[in-house]
Amino acid sequence: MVRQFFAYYKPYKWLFIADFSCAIIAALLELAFPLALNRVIDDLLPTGNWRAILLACIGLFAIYVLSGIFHFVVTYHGHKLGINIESDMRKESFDHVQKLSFRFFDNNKTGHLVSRMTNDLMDIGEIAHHGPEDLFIAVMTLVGAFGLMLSINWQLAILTFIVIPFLICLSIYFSQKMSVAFTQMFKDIADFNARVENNVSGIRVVQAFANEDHEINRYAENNERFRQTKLKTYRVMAWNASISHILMKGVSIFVLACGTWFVINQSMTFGEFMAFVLLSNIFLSPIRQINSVIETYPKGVAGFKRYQELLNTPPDVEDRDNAQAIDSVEGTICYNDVHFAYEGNEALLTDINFSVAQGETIALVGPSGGGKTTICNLLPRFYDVTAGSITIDGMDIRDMTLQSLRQHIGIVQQDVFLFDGTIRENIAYGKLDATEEEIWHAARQAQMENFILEMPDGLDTFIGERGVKLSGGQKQRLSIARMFLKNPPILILDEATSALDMETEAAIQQALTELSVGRTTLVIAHRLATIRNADRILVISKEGVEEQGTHEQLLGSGGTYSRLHQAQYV
Ligand SMILES: Nc1ncnc2c1ncn2[C@@H]1O[C@H](COP(=O)(O)OP(=O)(O)OP(=O)(O)O)[C@@H](O)[C@H]1O
Repeated sequence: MVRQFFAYYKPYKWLFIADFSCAIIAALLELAFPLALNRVIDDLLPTGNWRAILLACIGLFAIYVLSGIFHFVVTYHGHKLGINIESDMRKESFDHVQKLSFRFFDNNKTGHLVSRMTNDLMDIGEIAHHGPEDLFIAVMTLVGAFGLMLSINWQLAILTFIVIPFLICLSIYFSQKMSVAFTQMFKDIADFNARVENNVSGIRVVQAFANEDHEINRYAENNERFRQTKLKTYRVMAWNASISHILMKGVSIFVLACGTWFVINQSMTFGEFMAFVLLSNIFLSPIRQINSVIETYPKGVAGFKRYQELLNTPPDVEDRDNAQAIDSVEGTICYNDVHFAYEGNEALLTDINFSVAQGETIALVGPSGGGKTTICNLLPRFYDVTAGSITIDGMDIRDMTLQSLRQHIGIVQQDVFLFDGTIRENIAYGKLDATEEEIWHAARQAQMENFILEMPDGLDTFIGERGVKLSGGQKQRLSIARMFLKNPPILILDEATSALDMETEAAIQQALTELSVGRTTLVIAHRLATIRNADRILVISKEGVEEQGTHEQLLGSGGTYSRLHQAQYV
């Protein structure tokens, strides 16, 4: 873990060296004051030379101005180093999440992921800045101050040192306890975020069912759990603070008692005693410092561990080493003995065999839950087949790069997802560099030109989160426009027109039919009327492809399709 953490310093090597060097110099300058005080009291004070004392004070002040400059570099540039590393980690986790497959998102809650990518890394910058620096300076200060204390009075120095191992063990013990407590706290925050995210995005359902009280109770449970975890964390912190406080004050009083005894017995001068008191303070400062950041350190470590867990989750759908980027495809699709099972479930698809010629429109029909959507999801490799293969133009889709494969496939899903933004941004999602004219053209093809013209801000109208300000039909038209703009050679239409009124549906069907010309199209439809004109209809059931043929052929055969047809229209 430490090695992985330090790898993030590499791009900022020079910043780290500058920060580290300044921190060391500033720490060394701290040791100057007790030594100067010793000399002033023991050498200059008895001479009564006030001018010399004043000069010594001016010299000391100059040293402190210099030390202040070093402190500035450490505070600003050290934090800059921490922020840069934190920002790199955030970017890396976001980039990684983009590559994770559907299976990962099936099993992880949105709120948990948001929490991992935001909250968990909150203290990492502080650790990146203070971690190595504090550790090194703490050791250096301990050794430096102890050396000077030894040179003043070795007996007292050794007696003072005895308490240090106790304090260090105490810090390590409590730090570990805190790390466990913070890991639990991060989990609780993630649960908390998931609950809030779920509630806010489902608030319309909550209110429609008048289940506000139920939600309030569930939230209260999370809230109480979080409160208890926090209390436990602060209890550990309080124990640590209180025991270390007693031990450190004990050391100071011990130095006071023994030091004055040495002074009275004249084995130590008053100046040496004063210097010793100040040095013993500096000697204890690393422990005090560790205590003051004891919240940040274990929090950062716990956050980094969770961050690593996320980063070490491999995407289960990836490019093969020798995958090729395909510039263009014709669109011949072949499913060869395809088997598929969702994680931990029994096989959903077995021995799926069919092919679609370039430009052909095939429709998948069958009972609900039969696997029609799953079959289509295998084509852009949202999931990988468990056995068998799928080819496009004779090439296994796993031999193509994911990006080039998906560039050639356009999908209009049942459950339209629109981004919070404007109509323009959402249409242009199909082609990020689309011109104004191209956007309007796509909007016209999807029959939404008039609707956009009626909106106060036209294309720049904000549609709200997930397009909440649009009707179901408008949302679907927008998602269809997005696909017109993408203009791929292969189309997957999953109940693409189910939310439209009869008139608009007819118009859209017409547009989609035109779009399908020369493109390979897979249509999933429940209303058989929309797929009457498909070149071929495949009936999908648990047994695989049960029947296939044109509408007329299947009706005539008196099988499952004709039964489905009868159920819908008779
Ligand atoms: N992500 C998933 N993880 C686990 N099981 C899933 C997942 N998605 C779908 N399933 C299951 O797989 C089966 C097939 O689902 P699929 O959506 O492919 O069927 P479908 O034929 O398109 O259904 P419908 O006509 O109702 O849309 C269902 O039993 C469903 O519960």
